[in-house]
Order: sequence, then C-alpha cells, then structure tokens
Amino acid sequence: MLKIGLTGGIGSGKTLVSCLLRDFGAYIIDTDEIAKSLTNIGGEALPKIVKVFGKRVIGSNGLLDRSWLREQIFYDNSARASLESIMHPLISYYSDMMLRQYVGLYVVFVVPLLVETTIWLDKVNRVCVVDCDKETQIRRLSERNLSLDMIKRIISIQSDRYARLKFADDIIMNDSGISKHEVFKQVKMKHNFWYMLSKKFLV
Ligand SMILES: CC(C)(COP(=O)(O)OP(=O)(O)OC[C@H]1O[C@@H](n2cnc3c(N)ncnc32)[C@H](O)[C@@H]1O)[C@@H](O)C(=O)NCCC(=O)NCCS
Ligand SMILES: Nc1ncnc2c1ncn2[C@@H]1O[C@H](COP(=O)(O)OP(=O)(O)OP(=O)(O)O)[C@@H](O)[C@H]1O
Repeated sequence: MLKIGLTGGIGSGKTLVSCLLRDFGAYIIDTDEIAKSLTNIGGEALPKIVKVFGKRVIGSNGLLDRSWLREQIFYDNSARASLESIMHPLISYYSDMMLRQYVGLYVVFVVPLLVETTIWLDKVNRVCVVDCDKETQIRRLSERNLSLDMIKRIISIQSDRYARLKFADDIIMNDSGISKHEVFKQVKMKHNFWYMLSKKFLV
C-alpha cells in the first residue's frame, strides 16, 4: 500500500489538503485528530498528563486546559519533551491501529512534526509538504484563539520552511495569493499521480 506523509507548518493548510484528498478516496490518518481524542475526556493520555503536569492542567469545566498547557510546553523545552514522550508513542500506536483498518486508494498520514521526528520518515513512501510563508501562517492563525506571540513561538519551534522542503518528494504550494480553488487543482494532480503510483504498491 502506498503511504504518503503529509506535513507542513502550523496553519499551512494540511487540513484543507487532507479533506480534499479524503474526498478523492484517500484513507486519512490525522495525528492531530488522534492527539485530540487522546486528550479529550476519557482519553488515554489524560491521566498521564495530569501525573506529569499536575491537576492544574484540567480546567474548571473538567476538560484539558489546552491554553494553559500550550503556555507550559511552548516556552519550556523540557516540558514539551515530557508531553511529547507521553503523546508520540500513543499517537504512533493508534496510527498503526488505524492503518490496519485501511480502506481506500492509498494512505495519507497527516503529521505536523513529520520531519522533526524520525519514526514517520520510516513509515511513509513519500513526503508531501504543504508549503506556506510565515506571514501567511500568522495571518491564517490570527483567526484562532492564539496570541501573536504564541503563534510566532510555535512557528519558531517547528522546522524551518526550507529545512522541511529538503524532505519533500511532492510539494503543494499554499502561500498567500493562492486561492482554495488553486489548492484544489494542485491536490487533484497529486491525487492522480499517487493513485497511479498506488498500483505499484499493492501489498
Ligand atoms: C498542546 C496541545 C494539547 C494543544 O492542543 P490544541 O488542540 O490547542 O492543539 P492542536 O492539537 O490543534 O495542535 C495545533 C498545532 O500545534 C502544533 N503542535 C502541537 N504540538 C506540537 C509540538 N509538540 N511541537 C511543535 N508544534 C506542535 C502543530 O502544528 C499542530 O498542528 C496539543 O497540541 C498536543 O497534544 N501536542 C502534543 C502532541 C504533538 O506533538 N502533536 C503533534 C502531532 S505529532
Ligand atoms: N489557499 C487558502 N485560501 C484561503 N484560506 C486558506 C487557504 N489554505 C488554508 N486556508 C485557511 O487557513 C486556515 C488554516 O488551514 P488548515 O487548518 O488547513 O491548516 P493546518 O496546516 O491544518 O493547521 P494546523 O497545523 O493548525 O492543524 C483554515 O482556516 C483554512 O481554511
């Protein structure tokens, strides 16, 4: 089976691209979605996170206080490493579980930190980067509940645009000035190519 790793910086357009690919028949395994379910009520990661970060990590509504946790991990490398040591093995495990239920033309793993970690590069046949300049990332993310400082901080922690592009077998350009329709056209071309390629990856 053909396995594509789809990556890109925060706010680059991975979700937009993966939704289009899903419509074309790709089987999508989204690591952000897995991370969310692991940290929602009853999620397997939640007790482990409370153990490391304390009860303060749960807000008054009983849910994980994502905003508080972001403040802890994005300004403290060792806190981030602690969270990642809880999350990454679980994300990897549940990605493998989802892979066993594979139905579709080919598989797309959506992984924000694909080039920052080693495990994902070994799991995929090709890396596709959704490429986007920093100013556009900041503009898109400013519509979310994130401060400008936090947005810049997350971007600075992640791999630099050009370092990420070095790993790319395929690129989807999604800078400012590229409309969603233009993204659609690029995604359709990638899909046609990957679908053709998938026939050589039948096992
Ligand atoms: C800190 C958490 C709880 C905040 O939750 P929230 O719902 O606000 O964030 P969300 O899951 O939507 O992530 C948004 C984006 O933040 C970036 N991001 C998340 N974690 C990290 C990280 N450890 N390092 C760098 N960037 C990160 C990614 O670009 C991601 O797409 C969450 O991001 C998380 O669980 N992070 C650790 C797991 C992880 O490393 N995920 C990345 C996928 S492999
Ligand atoms: N070409 C585009 N034109 C207009 N809006 C866009 C374009 N590409 C993405 N967007 C918008 O930008 C925002 C961020 O895109 P998206 O959620 O797909 O990024 P992401 O890489 O999945 O982000 P994250 O890393 O946070 O998960 C969304 O609101 C999306 O609709």
